[in-house]
Amino acid sequence: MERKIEFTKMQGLGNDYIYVDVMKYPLPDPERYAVEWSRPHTGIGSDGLVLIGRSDRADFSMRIFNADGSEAKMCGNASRCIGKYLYEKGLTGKTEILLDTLSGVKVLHLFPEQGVVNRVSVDMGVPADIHPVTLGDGFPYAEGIAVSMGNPHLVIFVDDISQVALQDVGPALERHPLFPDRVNVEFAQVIGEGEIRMRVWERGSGITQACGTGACATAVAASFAGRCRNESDVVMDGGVLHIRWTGEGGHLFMTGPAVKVFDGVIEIS
Ligand SMILES: N[C@@H](CCC[C@H](N)C(=O)O)C(=O)O
Repeated sequence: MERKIEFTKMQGLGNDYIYVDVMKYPLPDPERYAVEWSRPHTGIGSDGLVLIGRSDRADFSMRIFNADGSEAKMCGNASRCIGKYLYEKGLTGKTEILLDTLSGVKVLHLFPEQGVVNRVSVDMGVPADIHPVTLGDGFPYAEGIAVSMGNPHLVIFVDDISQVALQDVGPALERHPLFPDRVNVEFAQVIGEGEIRMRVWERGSGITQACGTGACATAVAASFAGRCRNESDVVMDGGVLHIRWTGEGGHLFMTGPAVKVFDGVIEIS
């Protein structure tokens, strides 16, 4: 039997996902739909699929699936878009929303103007597992810094980011043996005090225009390596996120835009 599913496509700095309210439209087998719907020519086209649901410990919940169907524990750009979605669709009137994720409950701070939310700040929790890594033979870069933002990141600082062949090096680094669950890879160049240029190869989705947790990990790695202080603008292909970290063992706040692309309906059988 065919069923119609309403969805909304949203993007945060060009990192685009398909959002489904599973309180209204339960979606069995989301891994399969993440793959099918993310395809650019035969699907809707996106970096993945995001499910918005109920939670017994927060206001709402988020599940995030990459374009290859793998499930991640956290997504920075999607968390901001969910804030906009919930508020503008009238699912909440709150401007501080608790969002349950596989990496814990995050707090979204919305800044509505005349009923529209264009900007959201998220308390991303406490960055963890920050340590330098040696990449070893067979990799064109000698070292990086690992950071967990709930999901795993490998940040590699370079002198000239325009020289990084992301498409070529991304796939091998994503599957580096140091990261058995694979890893999101960020290349970063500090371009001034508090300003970092970053490009990302996302685990499960490949090159994306921006990665929220990746921007957070980059800012943390820059601070850890003494390259920046604790507050930075991370400039990605799709735009800029402002990151403020309260320091080692402390919370990190990510602020940036959330944009609706369109609403749609898709049939599943
Ligand atoms: N784009 C996201 C992160 C999505 C999940 C990631 N690819 C993973 O597998 O961990 C963000 O904005 O944080």
